[in-house]
Amino acid sequence: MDQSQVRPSSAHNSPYWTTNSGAPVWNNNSSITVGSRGPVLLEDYQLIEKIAQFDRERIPERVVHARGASAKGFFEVTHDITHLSCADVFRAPGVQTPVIVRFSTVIHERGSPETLRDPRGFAVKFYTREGNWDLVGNNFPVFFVRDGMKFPDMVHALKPNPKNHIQEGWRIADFFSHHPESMHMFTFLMDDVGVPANYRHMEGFGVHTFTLINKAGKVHYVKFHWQPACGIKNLNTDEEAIQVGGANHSHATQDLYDSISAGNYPEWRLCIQTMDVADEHKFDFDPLDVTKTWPEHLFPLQPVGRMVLNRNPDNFFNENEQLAFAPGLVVPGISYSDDKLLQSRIFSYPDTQRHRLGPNYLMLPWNAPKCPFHNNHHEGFMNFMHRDEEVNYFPSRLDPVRHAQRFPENRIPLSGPRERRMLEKENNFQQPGERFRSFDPARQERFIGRICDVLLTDPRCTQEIRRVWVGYLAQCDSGLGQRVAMKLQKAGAL
Ligand code: HEM
Repeated sequence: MDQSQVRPSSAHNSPYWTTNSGAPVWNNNSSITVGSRGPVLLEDYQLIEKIAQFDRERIPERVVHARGASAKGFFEVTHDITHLSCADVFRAPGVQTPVIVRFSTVIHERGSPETLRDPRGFAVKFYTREGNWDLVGNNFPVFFVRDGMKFPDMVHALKPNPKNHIQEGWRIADFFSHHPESMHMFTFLMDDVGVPANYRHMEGFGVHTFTLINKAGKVHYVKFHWQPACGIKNLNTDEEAIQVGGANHSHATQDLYDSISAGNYPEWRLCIQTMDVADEHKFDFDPLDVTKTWPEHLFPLQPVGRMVLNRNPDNFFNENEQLAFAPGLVVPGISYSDDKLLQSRIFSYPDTQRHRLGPNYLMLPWNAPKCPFHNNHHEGFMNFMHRDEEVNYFPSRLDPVRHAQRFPENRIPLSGPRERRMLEKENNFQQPGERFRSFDPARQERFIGRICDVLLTDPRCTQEIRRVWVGYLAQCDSGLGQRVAMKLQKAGAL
């Protein structure tokens, strides 16, 4: 056997205990002591190695989306979209591609309850024949802010107070009182969908506008939607959430694991909305604005495929903690748009992953591509790749590796002066107003109750902050503004 090809794996376990270097361990119960009562000798390599390894078991948790559950399965194309994209993953109906998926909550720690009001992450890694494509989305179709400059402050406001480590509504109300663009996202977060029943019964969205590029180089804007085959279910009331979370703070992880174990495989339909780039200025919203949805009567959902999750992780650490998703990972035929928030994300994920997992994080088995790959980016901490090339530079007359075949790219010309400014068409209130009016009366009442709870939690949520919020909500829908104002007045808070 060529030892250089043996990857550490349970498949090669010895039938007896050893140290990490393979030396046999004949006693895994007692440390080496002077006599039977101690002290312990520092020369007990086996004891020191065991404790030192344990001391380092935890890696930094994700700075956001720390708590998650993962599963494996496949994506299958059901409808031909080769006229829109030359991506190999979409090459023909019937084609299947392996995937790994990680669902998550966003704000709280790795061990936090899965019943908290929070967006849910919906990250899918497609192991395509042309490299990995990561669609790193959420369960809501829009986002709070539209500029990456705002993201760290936004997360600080949503995370626990740095003084007492408690999430506090006044800090959230204060930060977002400066951001009317977040109202649409709040009509999701403070709606029933703000606490999904579990991960199987929720939608997913790519959220941003991406681009699809066909063989001829034609570019379309695209939005991605995942629709659960088993329908959408939420924990509509606080009481339900408290009951479910109180009984099991990992209920969503357990639900996913148990249903896959029982052969009840969760399935989602992938749909797209597409827009001709030539039409991008024709609407009263900017299609690159991540706080907007595209109306489905103008941009109908087109089915593309289905995703089935039929395998649980074998090891949570390898297939969840060490997973690294990144919106920058695209493949020929699928690309970015100029959405400013997306552009910041392209930098952020690999940057945090180099910090969280080390510079060779893409070599970890579940992050590495399943297709052949090669370049001269090498060495670094924890590099376990066997390489035997002598030419590690480019170009070379001795190395047969050549450029890949050129593929169509987004060649839409760019122009404009350097600027730091907002999108011109902000239109912050129309879509949240329409969404609020689409709720039935009981759902509207629950929504208003949750907004008031945030605005009433603490005296540090000042009259000024409350007035700004009421002003924003009234611009979404005058009745909504009035009803919130009345509740606040009744509580003596306005
Ligand atoms: C500029 C805006 C954003 C920045 C800077 C940002 C940054 C981050 C960072 C640093 C992580 C941790 C990644 C890791 O440790 O592996 C993360 C995770 C994640 N983000 Fe974002 N994010 C942004 C916006 C968004 C948006 C708009 C979405 C939804 C479309 C989103 C969805 C996710 C998901 C699903 C994860 C978890 C991925 C996983 O399961 O490992 N993020 N984000």
